[in-house]
Amino acid sequence: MAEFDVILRNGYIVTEKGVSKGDIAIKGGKIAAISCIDQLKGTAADEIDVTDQYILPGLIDTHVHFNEPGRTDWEGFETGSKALAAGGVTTFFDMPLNSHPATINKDAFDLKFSRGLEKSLVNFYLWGGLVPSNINHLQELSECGAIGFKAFMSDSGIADFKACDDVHLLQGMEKISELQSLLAVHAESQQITEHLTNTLIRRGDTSAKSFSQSRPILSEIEAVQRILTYAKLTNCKIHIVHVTSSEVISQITAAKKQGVDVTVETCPHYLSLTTADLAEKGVIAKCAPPLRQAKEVEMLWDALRNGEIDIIGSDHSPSPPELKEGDFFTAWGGISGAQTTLNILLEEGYWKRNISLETIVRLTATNPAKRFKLFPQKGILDIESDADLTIIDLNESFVLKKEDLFYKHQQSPFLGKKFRGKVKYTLVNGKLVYSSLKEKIR
Ligand SMILES: NC(=O)NC(NC(N)=O)C(=O)[O-]
Ligand SMILES: [Zn+2]
Ligand SMILES: [Zn+2]
Repeated sequence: MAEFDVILRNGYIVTEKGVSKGDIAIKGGKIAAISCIDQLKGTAADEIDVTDQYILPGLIDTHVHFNEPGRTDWEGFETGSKALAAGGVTTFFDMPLNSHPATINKDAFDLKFSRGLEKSLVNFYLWGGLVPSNINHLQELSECGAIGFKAFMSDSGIADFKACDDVHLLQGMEKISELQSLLAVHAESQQITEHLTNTLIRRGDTSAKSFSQSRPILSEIEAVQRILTYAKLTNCKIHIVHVTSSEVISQITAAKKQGVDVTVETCPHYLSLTTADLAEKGVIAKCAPPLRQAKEVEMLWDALRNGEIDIIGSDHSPSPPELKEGDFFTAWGGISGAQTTLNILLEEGYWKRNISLETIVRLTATNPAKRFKLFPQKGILDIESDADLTIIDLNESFVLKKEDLFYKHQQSPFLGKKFRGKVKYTLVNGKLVYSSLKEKIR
């Protein structure tokens, strides 16, 4: 009988610390051996030759909305997780909203969790929600295994997931701190966005430019300053999601220096698309907070290069095409991006801006694993780590076509974009879940 289940032969093994040439053996869903100097001895039931290809820890996408149960016609665990597998993602954290019922108590958590277990091709964890009405359910959600909690400081766009006012934020943060959990925050100011939206709509301007003006960077700055203050007051660990601007990141860096336990996430679309793309591509590229100007995108890359960004999550938040129509104020806000995170980082980061593979691994796998207590089981390629990994060929390129997308709705603001670097295989717990050679999911 073969000693190992799988051996990956002759690849470049990438961790946040460096790249080395070698072989990886997998047994029982874990990495069983790594050999960098001599060829790994032993045999396996399956051997994959990955000469000249790069083996990365599978990505951990901390931010997706798969909307199941309740809005499975928008996405779903099956289609969403296939898209992730094809994009090299081996673990995701599903957001508590857009699914119905929203994940704000144990019953809703259990229902969603069982659906995920049945249908997801990759590993997953669930976020619990913090809404004004569920402070008494935070403990049970934490005991169910919620990876953390998510709250909105401005309207979420979904009626059954209410934004928190300041009093509820403070109450929730006190409880979450007591539970030693973490609060992820959608930090845009309700007051500023509501006021500007009303003013601009009254003027009858529903253009892309007007939508961008209704949600300025200042609105993020105000909300982030407030939540950082509350974090100091309550000692609650926080994670600021989908930040669009280096100015906001500077605020967070300053708070870190003062001892606030805060991390920051941005998304591939804020690193690759601009207000000009929003005007050109239309509501397919609408999201909140909105895309920013090209110079902001470059400053975001500078912040990333300086080590000021902790995590990159996709914030995949699709809807059926009929909701992605109409004007910039009424159309659904959310970008489909779960499948293309690594592609964007390779094309826009590695190739165009000289960002190392180590940095990409740190932002998409190691840091998420560390922040959410999954390290060293995940986020690294090491003996006894879970065999969650993805293998890429940097020399292959492709143009993204509709047919490539595994989403329920084959929509993406990146259609027609040329990407250098291709995911060849994705393994989850040692099992091959995606192979580009077969162009299908097992
Ligand atoms: N209801 C949503 O899915 N919202 C999401 N939508 C975006 N980002 O446009 C989000 O994370 O805020
Ligand atoms: Zn959000
Ligand atoms: Zn989101």
